Amino acid sequence: MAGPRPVVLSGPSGAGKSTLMKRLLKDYEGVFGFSMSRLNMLPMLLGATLLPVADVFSSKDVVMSTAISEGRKVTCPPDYHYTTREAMQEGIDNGDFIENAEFSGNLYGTSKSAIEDVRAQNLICILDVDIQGVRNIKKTDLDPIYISIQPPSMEILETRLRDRQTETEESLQKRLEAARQDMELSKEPGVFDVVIINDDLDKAYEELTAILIDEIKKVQEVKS
Ligand SMILES: Nc1ncnc2c1ncn2[C@@H]1O[C@H](COP(=O)(O)OP(=O)(O)OP(=O)(O)O)[C@@H](O)[C@H]1O
Repeated sequence: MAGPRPVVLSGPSGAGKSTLMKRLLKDYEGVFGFSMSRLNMLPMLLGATLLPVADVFSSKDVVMSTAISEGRKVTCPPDYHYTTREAMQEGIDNGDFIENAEFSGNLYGTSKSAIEDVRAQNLICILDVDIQGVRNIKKTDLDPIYISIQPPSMEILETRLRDRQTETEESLQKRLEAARQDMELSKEPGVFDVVIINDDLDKAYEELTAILIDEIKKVQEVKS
């Protein structure tokens, strides 16, 4: 398939995936598209009865669009695709989604075709997925580069998560338990192409860009 290979970024919550991604998007504008597979933008859609099929949008300027749901105006990320619940459920049953979740009565998910669309637009699609997402992607022919971002230790991960001040004690403990499992799984041979230990941020970023540089160049060459 033409276009740059997608990139899977996986690893425990707090390992630094978003921090590294933000830097990539800033340094290489117009090169990456990414999937909001962690459903970060969900609150914006909570009022909607519309059902996104695919939650992929590009790193180019994001212009929010609006839709009318039950007589109310709701703000939507622009590149969400919407469908009926029945059609979406059928897609999930057919294995067309690499991730899906139900939240407040709405179904959300990332479809394989949406990832292929990003690739067809000459953008590197970044997929921020958990280990289950990694396993699902392995069953497809999407052929991404699999990268695991890991913290230097559980102690440092806990400190970073506490300092980020985004967690309750309960959610923190859940994330730490999931992190223990993730750290073990990342060591399994053949799961990831590369495991980056995010100790020094600059060094981790250097390692990440070194892995991605061939795909970045591909995008830039087509553009020029
Ligand atoms: N190398 C580093 N050194 C020190 N702090 C770091 C480093 N990398 C990231 N951090 C900090 O650790 C915290 C967690 O990072 P970040 O939010 O990027 O993690 P994440 O993997 O995206 O987590 P989640 O999956 O929950 O979104 C942030 O406050 C970030 O600023």
